[in-house]
Amino acid sequence: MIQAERLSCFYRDGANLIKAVNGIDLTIQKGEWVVLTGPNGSGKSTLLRLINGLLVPSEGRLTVAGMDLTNASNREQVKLRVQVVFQNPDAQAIGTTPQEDVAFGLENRGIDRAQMEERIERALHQVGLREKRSASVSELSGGQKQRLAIASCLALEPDCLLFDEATSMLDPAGRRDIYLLARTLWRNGMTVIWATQRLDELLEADRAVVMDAGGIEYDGAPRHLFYDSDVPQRLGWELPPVVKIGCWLRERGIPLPSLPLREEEVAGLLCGLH
Ligand SMILES: Nc1ncnc2c1ncn2[C@@H]1O[C@H](COP(=O)(O)OP(=O)(O)OP(=O)(O)O)[C@@H](O)[C@H]1O
Repeated sequence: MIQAERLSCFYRDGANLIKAVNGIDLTIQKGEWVVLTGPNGSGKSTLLRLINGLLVPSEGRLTVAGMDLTNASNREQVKLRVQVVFQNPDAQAIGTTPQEDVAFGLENRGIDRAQMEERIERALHQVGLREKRSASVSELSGGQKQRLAIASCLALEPDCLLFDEATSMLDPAGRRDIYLLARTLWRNGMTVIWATQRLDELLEADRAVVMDAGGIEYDGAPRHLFYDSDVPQRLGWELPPVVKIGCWLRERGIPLPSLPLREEEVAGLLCGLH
């Protein structure tokens, strides 16, 4: 569904050319859950903004659902089909109430009144905010504001959601809540790119894409990333505790059916060791 070939995006800063995304190849299939990570400034946000048509490729090719994003009218269509949830819960709401906020995006797209009502109702229900539809946005918690941002995206009926470190400003409960909501949307058929700095969120994914300095350093299974590649060391990652335990067991030659990524796998191993 998303295909990048030798894709680049450059920013000009005075005399400097910043190669924010530099010649990457990437294919993401419809219905995938892909975790995107990498250090600050590695190009994650730029890549997401390219994929949803907010930025124009400087070089290379990018297609979304077969539409070439170097073409301006295709970018307008893709902006509807691919929606982004940004980092800051306070910077995304425009309306004073949740229903007004969701309505705003629909009005902008010329959706008629009857359909609008239906979509607002459905989107707020999907994120569990139906009871809050007339509340003041300023009274919502950070997590509820992110739910509202998701509802505004869902009302536009996208088939792909991009989360750009969407939980980094939330408390642990809010973070987990939004993460689980995103997982539910994905299980129901949404294509999701989940950009995060949290390594524990990589452990639950089937596919991890790691960016560094505008390039893709790794694209594949998290198990291989943590146990068999030199990426964690090169990027100076503190390994998640589960992986440290796996490494420790492996170094001591303890036979393992598979190297653990989740707590329950470690628990299973410990039971097997008795
Ligand atoms: N509008 C801009 N103008 C000039 N340079 C920019 C602009 N936006 C981003 N950059 C630069 O492009 C590079 C990639 O930035 P980008 O925000 O895509 O990375 P990121 O991985 O999302 O970082 P972070 O994790 O900090 O959000 C960085 O060097 C950044 O300073």
